[in-house]
Amino acid sequence: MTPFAVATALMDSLSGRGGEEQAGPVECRVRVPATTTNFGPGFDTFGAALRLYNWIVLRVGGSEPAGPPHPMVQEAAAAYARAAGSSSPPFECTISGDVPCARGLGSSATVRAGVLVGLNEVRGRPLSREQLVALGSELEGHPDNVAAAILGGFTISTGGGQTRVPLGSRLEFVAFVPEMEMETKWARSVLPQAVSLPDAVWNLQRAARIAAAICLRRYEELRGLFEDRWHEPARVERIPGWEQIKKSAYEAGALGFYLSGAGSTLMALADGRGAEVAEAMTRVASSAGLTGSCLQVKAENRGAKAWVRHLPRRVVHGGRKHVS
Ligand SMILES: Nc1ncnc2c1ncn2[C@@H]1O[C@H](COP(=O)(O)OP(=O)(O)OP(=O)(O)O)[C@@H](O)[C@H]1O
Ligand SMILES: N[C@@H](CCO)C(=O)O
Repeated sequence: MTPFAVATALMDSLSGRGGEEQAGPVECRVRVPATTTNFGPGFDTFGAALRLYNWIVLRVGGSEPAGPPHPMVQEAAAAYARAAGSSSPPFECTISGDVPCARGLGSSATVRAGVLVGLNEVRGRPLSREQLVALGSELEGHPDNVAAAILGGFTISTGGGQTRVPLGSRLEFVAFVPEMEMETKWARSVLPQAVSLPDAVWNLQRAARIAAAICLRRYEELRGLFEDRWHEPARVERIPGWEQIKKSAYEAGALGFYLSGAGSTLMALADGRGAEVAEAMTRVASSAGLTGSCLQVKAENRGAKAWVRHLPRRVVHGGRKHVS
């Protein structure tokens, strides 16, 4: 059954049309990738999706949900309903997966993107992916994570739109994920509210070259472009061993090194030397007293992906309806 047919059947079911042919509940499973953002000087602009996922599962039209969904889920559903022009039927939502929370890998974006993509899928896709990115960006307060999570690949976002390019399979992301959490709310509260002209020019020049090198797949030109003068200095004060870990990653052959999103993950980019970079970062983090674990992961070019399943439908026996 196509998503549109599922949606039509679901709406018939919810409106009581369809008699004995009524559809049962619908389950939509959405796989949403983790995201790494900023890439040093590209604050709130650059994002990339990673092959590390959360699963957001929506069950629409079944029995009454056991309790209210997570506030982030409720907010996303309300925003979707406003944009799509009708209220959502009650649904249950479960969140699971491998994306760690409050580590700068876009966990909150996976939840918001998953709800938006899932509800849209169940409704027969009345909104475009770009409209979903715009909605998710409003909910997040910045567009970089949600654009990459929904569209996949490398994204350059302005809030009003984004440019997306696929990433090559030879590029590796080496993430040292500390046990220590860093909440985005805190990490944004310590940002300087003004930057000097030389620092603005410094970041702009490097961000433009990073975008060009990635779009042209000239990854070797990324070396030396990741030094940020806007957001990292205030944030990394909380990360023991930051400078030493960065130095060790570059010495092991990293192309770039930056604070992923709002932290706390320290991210290196590598092209064929990921294992050496991971080993160096882990060793130096340990001697600096930063506990955590290291992941080597490739980019995900596909973005959020949804599967809709029609659960056993209602059966009418002697005028009484049962939901299996
Ligand atoms: N998977 C999740 N399930 C439930 N709540 C979540 C989940 N992910 C994030 N949250 C909620 O969102 C809050 C904010 O997440 P936050 O933005 O700090 O982390 P993040 O999205 O992992 O990091 P970043 O945005 O820097 O990539 C968390 O403290 C938590 O309340
Ligand atoms: N660009 C955002 C990502 C965090 O979610 C920040 O650095 O605050």
